[in-house]
Amino acid sequence: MSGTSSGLTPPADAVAPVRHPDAPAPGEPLGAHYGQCFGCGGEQPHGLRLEARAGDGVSVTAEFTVRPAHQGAPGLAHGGVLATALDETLGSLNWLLRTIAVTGRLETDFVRPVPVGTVLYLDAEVTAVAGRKIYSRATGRIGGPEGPVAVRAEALFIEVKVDHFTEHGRPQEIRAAMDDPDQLRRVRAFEVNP
Ligand SMILES: CCCCCCCCCC(=O)SCCNC(=O)CCNC(=O)[C@H](O)C(C)(C)COP(=O)(O)OP(=O)(O)OC[C@H]1O[C@@H](n2cnc3c(N)ncnc32)[C@H](O)[C@@H]1OP(=O)(O)O
Repeated sequence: MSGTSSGLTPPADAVAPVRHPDAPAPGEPLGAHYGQCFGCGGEQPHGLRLEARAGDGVSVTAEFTVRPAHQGAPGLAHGGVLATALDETLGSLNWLLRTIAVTGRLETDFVRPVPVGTVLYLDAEVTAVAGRKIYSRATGRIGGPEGPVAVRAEALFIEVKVDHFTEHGRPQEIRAAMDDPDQLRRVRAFEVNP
């Protein structure tokens, strides 16, 4: 059983998403937006290290290998970890819009258990945009892009200015990330809406 709450239904004046002309080409890896990110960063020993690639339109694909550190029940992935994988995949869509946005709402269906050792194949797309509100959905499949569906999500991301991170996070790390040549493609997002 699955349903969508009203906060996830685009309003009547919502429009189709527009892929930014400078978005990475389909198939291009997006890389980590921040090395310490629990979802995609390479500097987090127990993080998901999710690897996302640009797709067509405003869509992405991503892969994540479930490791023992990600267990809830013995031998099975924790639901919150799976929600994180969905959230991270959905968050990477914003790079194709060149918009800085954070998750406002994330609604997840857990369809089947995901064993440790599974490679979870995720795909996500933006479905509509209404002002600062970005509507999207994602699916995670077991073992391959055509594998059985394990998780699904719908989300609402809200566009923010870079001040969101400097006011609420650690401004010195934002500045350090912006100076890191390895982060250059990612932090260009901060230039969109300073
Ligand atoms: C470089 C960037 C890196 C991004 C990485 C992504 C990785 C993964 C993504 C994440 O995990 S992000 C971290 C988790 N999310 C957060 O920490 C966000 C915490 N929440 C907030 O900071 C604020 O609530 C938020 C910025 C989302 C909204 O506050 P605002 O004051 O800017 O907006 P406002 O409350 O006025 O809401 C704007 C619109 O969105 C709607 N809205 C906001 N939150 C909502 C919600 N939760 N459900 C439904 N609608 C919501 C709200 O009703 C309103 O609709 P209308 O324009 O039609 O009036």
